[in-house]
Amino acid sequence: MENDMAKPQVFSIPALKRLPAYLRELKKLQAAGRLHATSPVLARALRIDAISVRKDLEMIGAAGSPGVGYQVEPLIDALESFLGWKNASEAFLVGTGHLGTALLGYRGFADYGLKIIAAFDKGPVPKDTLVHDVPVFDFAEFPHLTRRLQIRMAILCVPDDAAQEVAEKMVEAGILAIWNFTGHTLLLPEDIIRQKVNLAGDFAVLSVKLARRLREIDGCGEDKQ
Ligand SMILES: NC(=O)c1ccc[n+]([C@@H]2O[C@H](COP(=O)([O-])OP(=O)(O)OC[C@H]3O[C@@H](n4cnc5c(N)ncnc54)[C@H](O)[C@@H]3O)[C@@H](O)[C@H]2O)c1
Repeated sequence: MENDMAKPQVFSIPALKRLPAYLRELKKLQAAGRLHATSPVLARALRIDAISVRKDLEMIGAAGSPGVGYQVEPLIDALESFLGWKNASEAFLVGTGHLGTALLGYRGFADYGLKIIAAFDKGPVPKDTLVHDVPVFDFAEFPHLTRRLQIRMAILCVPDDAAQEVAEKMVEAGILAIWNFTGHTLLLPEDIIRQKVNLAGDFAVLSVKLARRLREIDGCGEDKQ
């Protein structure tokens, strides 16, 4: 007989991506003194339908009461626990150029429970360098600081041609999850968790949609003439 416990749980990626938006909305409601949130209210805020809201929240084990909805505070708690954002995830960032510097200055990561505690760049890095109050070290320091501070997550912001080599060194140092902002697709052992930010890909989708929309508008214009 199959052992259900051994089956990995499968989550919907779009649903996972919506969870931060629920959290943001619930925190707004909490700040406004609201104790409950119904699925239609959350659905309106997220521009989705109420059935999807119920399904998404079921995924994290939350159930609302008929007519009353979800209790705001326990739901925030459940979302933060599910996302692992209750205790800040400490991360290192590598590559303090344009993008890395911008990320280091982004205060919003604190809301995701992400704390970038140090950054690295290729040496030599002058002693006591700070970028947005985050200390910056020579990348040669990365392995021993990763081990000493038991950091498991790293943010990769080096140029594309350095990405593979830097990522391999991250893995050797004990990093288990890499948030890859470079355009390079990393070749790493299967068990290394990686998430690629694809600004170029997202922009391609936007551009193609805009081009289609403009063709539709032009088409309408022609019909009217
Ligand atoms: N994900 C996206 O959609 C997106 C969008 C914009 C930029 N990017 C990517 O982000 C990356 C960084 O872009 P940028 O504009 O900040 O570049 P940048 O040149 O301004 O910064 C790169 C930094 O990495 C450092 N670096 C280079 N080699 C290194 C190494 N071996 N070890 C440690 N540090 C090293 C450099 O000294 C520099 O400070 C690039 O890969 C770029 O393609 C991605």
